[in-house]
Amino acid sequence: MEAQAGNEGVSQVVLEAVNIDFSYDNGYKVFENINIEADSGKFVAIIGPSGIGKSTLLRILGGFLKPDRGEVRLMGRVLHEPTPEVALIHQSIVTFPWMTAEENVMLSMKTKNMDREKMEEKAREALARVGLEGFEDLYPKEMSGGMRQRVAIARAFAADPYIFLMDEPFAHLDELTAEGLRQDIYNILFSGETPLKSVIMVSHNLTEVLELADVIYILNNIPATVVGRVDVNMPRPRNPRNDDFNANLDMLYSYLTPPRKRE
Ligand SMILES: Nc1ncnc2c1ncn2[C@@H]1O[C@H](COP(=O)(O)OP(=O)(O)OP(=O)(O)O)[C@@H](O)[C@H]1O
Repeated sequence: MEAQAGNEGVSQVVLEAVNIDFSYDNGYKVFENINIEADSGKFVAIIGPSGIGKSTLLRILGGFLKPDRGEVRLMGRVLHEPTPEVALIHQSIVTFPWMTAEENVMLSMKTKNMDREKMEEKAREALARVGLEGFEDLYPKEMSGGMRQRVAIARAFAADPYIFLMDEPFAHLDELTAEGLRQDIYNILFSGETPLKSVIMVSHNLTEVLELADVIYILNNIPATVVGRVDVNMPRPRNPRNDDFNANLDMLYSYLTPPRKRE
């Protein structure tokens, strides 16, 4: 399916979870009736207490786990299996130490039947997009953690996905590096120069979530469901030191009570 250019301003659902129930094979029921929607142009965050099922939900949204009930739809089509149109970016920064930045990015195009020259060109483009122009030939050991995470993001971009699913993308970075990448990431993701339409991020860090998200879904209880949805309308860039920001932060904390087992 082609990206629909010229659709700005028209809200379009990119990825949605509809009435999802899910249990692991050991019988542990993680979700009951989860409904989540990621619209075009929106940065969506999912928060919830530790162990509530955030990573599990991302794996369901990516087609890696099959729900017991309900379905995931990508641009209106039911998603039955992983597809390059949905890119999952893990919290542990995955780069291969024996490959340069460019070769690491080219990995995501290997299945696309593209000639090597075209792959190299696309890889360089993707690296430039994340601020790594001129660093194409570096090996991971020659890069900082922030640079490696940028390589992982460039690799995801190079597959031309419609949506990124990011699992704690800043978790393994020191705070200064994370702050730098956070400040860049919204503009990188929504530059409008790629087919990328939306992002869903899982994070423990509520300040980070409020800095980035347009929409926040809160999961809680066992089995988990969506206990709240918050639309964040603060202008960008957002300043964690201002009063409005702190009022929103307090409201988010109030949702994160210890999970209760449902009847
Ligand atoms: N393969 C598995 N088999 C059985 N149970 C699992 C499996 N993977 C995860 N779980 C359980 O499912 C629940 C949800 O796990 P998940 O990792 O999705 O939570 P999370 O909200 O991402 O956690 P955290 O915030 O600590 O990263 C947890 O209780 C976990 O122990």
